[in-house]
Amino acid sequence: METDAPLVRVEGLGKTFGTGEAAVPALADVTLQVAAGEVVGLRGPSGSGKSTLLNIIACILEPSAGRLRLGGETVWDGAYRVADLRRLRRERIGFIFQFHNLLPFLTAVDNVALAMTLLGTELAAARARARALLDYLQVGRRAEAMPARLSGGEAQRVAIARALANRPRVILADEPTAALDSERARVVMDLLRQVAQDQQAAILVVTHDEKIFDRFDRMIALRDGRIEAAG
Ligand SMILES: Nc1ncnc2c1ncn2[C@@H]1O[C@H](COP(=O)(O)OP(=O)(O)OP(=O)(O)O)[C@@H](O)[C@H]1O
Repeated sequence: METDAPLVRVEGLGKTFGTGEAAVPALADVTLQVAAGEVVGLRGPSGSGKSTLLNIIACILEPSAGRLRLGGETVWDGAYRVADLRRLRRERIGFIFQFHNLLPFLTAVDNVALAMTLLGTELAAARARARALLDYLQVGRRAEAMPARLSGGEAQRVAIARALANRPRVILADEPTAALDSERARVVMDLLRQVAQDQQAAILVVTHDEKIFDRFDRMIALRDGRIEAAG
């Protein structure tokens, strides 16, 4: 692995859903990269391929063409080149959804700890780190709360703590501020910027949310599955 390679690199990526008459092209010839410490926004009209691209980078969805490299390692070029995809996802990628997707029957701290125990961390150590992460995200005092008792902004910060649990270098977020008001959206974005700096992570955020456009180092726009403008 090259150590100075961008953490995310996508080359000539394509994705078509279905085949023959029913084929739906979703992405064509998408090339982009995100470096350590960078927070990049991905925008575009509905159906332009944003979620498809994010899911491909997260190794949740298989591409149809091109190449995906993470941290200099080829992950997909015609086929997956990684033996254990589930492990790669859990160890190297943090995913933040539009709605927090916390497990309703676990407390905030245990939602975060679970991500670590699934990878073999002992429960006490996982809980200790989960508490530290909740403090870092300024929701430490809500550690023992059940998700239903959290406000939207608190729940989203717990979800970010969960995404950070295993210290992933690549963090992907699909409209993380869509359910938040402007002030809370800015708090969440500022926390993500801090994470990018502190952990030297590469962060890619799908967003329609114009009130946070100024929080990105750069925006990439998609239209009809192609990159329209970068800058
Ligand atoms: N599982 C699927 N099967 C068939 N077509 C799909 C599937 N998922 C997405 N598509 C199509 O791929 C294209 C891109 O969809 P995608 O969800 O990536 O867009 P998006 O930019 O994220 O949209 P939105 O902003 O509405 O979430 C659309 O034409 C969509 O209908």
